[in-house]
Amino acid sequence: MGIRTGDQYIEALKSRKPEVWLNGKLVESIFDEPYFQQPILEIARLYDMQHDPAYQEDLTVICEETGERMAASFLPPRSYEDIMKRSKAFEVVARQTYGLMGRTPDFLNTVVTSLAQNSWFLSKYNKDWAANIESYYRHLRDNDLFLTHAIVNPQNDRSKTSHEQSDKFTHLGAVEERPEGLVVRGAKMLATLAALTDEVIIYSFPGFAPGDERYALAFAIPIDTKGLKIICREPVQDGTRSTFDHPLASRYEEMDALLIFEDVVVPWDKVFLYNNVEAANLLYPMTGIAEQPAHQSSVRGYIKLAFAVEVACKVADSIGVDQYLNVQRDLGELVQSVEVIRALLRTAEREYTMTERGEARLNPDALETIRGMMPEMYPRAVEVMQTIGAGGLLMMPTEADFLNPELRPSIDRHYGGREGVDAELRMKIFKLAWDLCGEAFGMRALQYERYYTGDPIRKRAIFYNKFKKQHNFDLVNSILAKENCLKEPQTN
Ligand SMILES: Cc1cc2nc3c(=O)[nH]c(=O)nc-3n(C[C@H](O)[C@H](O)[C@H](O)COP(=O)(O)OP(=O)(O)OC[C@H]3O[C@@H](n4cnc5c(N)ncnc54)[C@H](O)[C@@H]3O)c2cc1C
Ligand SMILES: Nc1c(O)cccc1C(=O)O
Repeated sequence: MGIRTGDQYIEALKSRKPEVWLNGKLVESIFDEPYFQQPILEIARLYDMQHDPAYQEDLTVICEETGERMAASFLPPRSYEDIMKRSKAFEVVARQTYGLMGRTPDFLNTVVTSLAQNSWFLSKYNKDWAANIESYYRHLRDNDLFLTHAIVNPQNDRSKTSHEQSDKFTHLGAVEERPEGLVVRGAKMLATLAALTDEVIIYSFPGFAPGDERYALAFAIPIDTKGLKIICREPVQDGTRSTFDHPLASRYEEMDALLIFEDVVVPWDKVFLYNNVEAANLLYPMTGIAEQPAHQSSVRGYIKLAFAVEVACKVADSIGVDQYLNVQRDLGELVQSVEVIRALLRTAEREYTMTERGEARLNPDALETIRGMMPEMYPRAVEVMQTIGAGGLLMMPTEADFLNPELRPSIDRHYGGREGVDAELRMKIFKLAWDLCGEAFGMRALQYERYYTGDPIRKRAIFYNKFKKQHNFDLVNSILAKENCLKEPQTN
């Protein structure tokens, strides 16, 4: 099939009935559910853009194997040109959603591409696993499917490993082997956009201990597979909120969910790893699933930060406070944070290396520095927005007030900004800012930057420990090696 259209994506959604729970109710039709409507249309638009002559060259490439167009995120990177082709495609997608949707289809396309490109790793343990991931990659690519993923165990008792939890199947694990497939039971988090996807892939961040064999798993299944329960978090919008009042929350809600597997049968040809703690722990460091998705998330994060910083600047400018030195200092800091991320991104791309097997892999240290800095830089942008907007963020009337002819003259008189900024523009800017820095939508977007890549504290500690192990401290050693003349003690 090659690239899908938005309609084809929606038709596929309509043809399925996954077990999705929202606000205590089983969702009857995903497409007709008001909470999901706008995000579905946003995703559909991304599929349509692949066919739009204005975007097609940026978003797609011709597949060497099939001769058909495919999303550029399926291109296995083998050169700097491939890296930059993918980078451009990630950026075009990110710009459409202002970087606020982190798990657009391109994200998991990169995960499966990197796993398939590095199937040699799986074949060291089991040739079937390698063949399975390769054919899954083709299935995903050729049908242009939309995936979600869940790679973290729920926070039940973090002081214990999976096999030490009080219930053997609190965390997702294998129950039994049957001729038709592997039976799995338990929960996994945090599947963003799960309800709107075609399929789900399961694997894990490293951290398995001996005894965790049944939890050391990787597989994929259609999202409507029998026994898979999807429990959504509380929504941040209800599909009826005005786009004037909530320009972002009304459009870009990425519903997160817990996945509970109740004796789900995974066909053997969709099992990529099983019953092997060593392989599960090495999957992440050995296969490029750290770097390829991080490329997408770095580009997307750069756009999101740049957007938040533009909003903060507009808030300051609209009420004339950016003439003050303290405000200029804070905004200057934010603009510099965008430059830092842009510079790191370009460094990661330019300083790529070729693996022995021909994958062009971005500089992991630059990527990890982006992942380390964003959890500080993005919340800082939100904080600056809160402090510059101050009380004004909390006094904005609603669209209904604005449209009421009786109120309109008062609104026009009292809600305007500096000269040249009328009440409507000022309200629009402040409502944009409030969605980012006050609303539940904005807090979720902030929490995403803090945690989407794992716990930032432990990740930074791992980064330091790797640095210490690999760095030879030439500079310090060279001065330590210099002959130092100790001063003779003074004698009288
Ligand atoms: C909005 C959002 C969307 C997400 N989307 C997805 C998704 O689509 N798919 C997916 O798989 N995941 C997703 N994630 C989940 C993400 O991978 C996890 O949130 C992340 O890995 C952090 O794990 P945790 O939330 O379980 O926190 P925890 O690991 O439980 O950490 C909680 C706190 O305890 C501390 N802590 C816990 N364990 C230790 C320890 N051993 N040593 C020291 N300190 C410790 C941490 O420092 C932290 O402060 C998403 C997360 C968010 C916030
Ligand atoms: N956060 C990630 C994810 O959810 C899947 C794959 C990779 C990552 C990552 O940040 O490395």
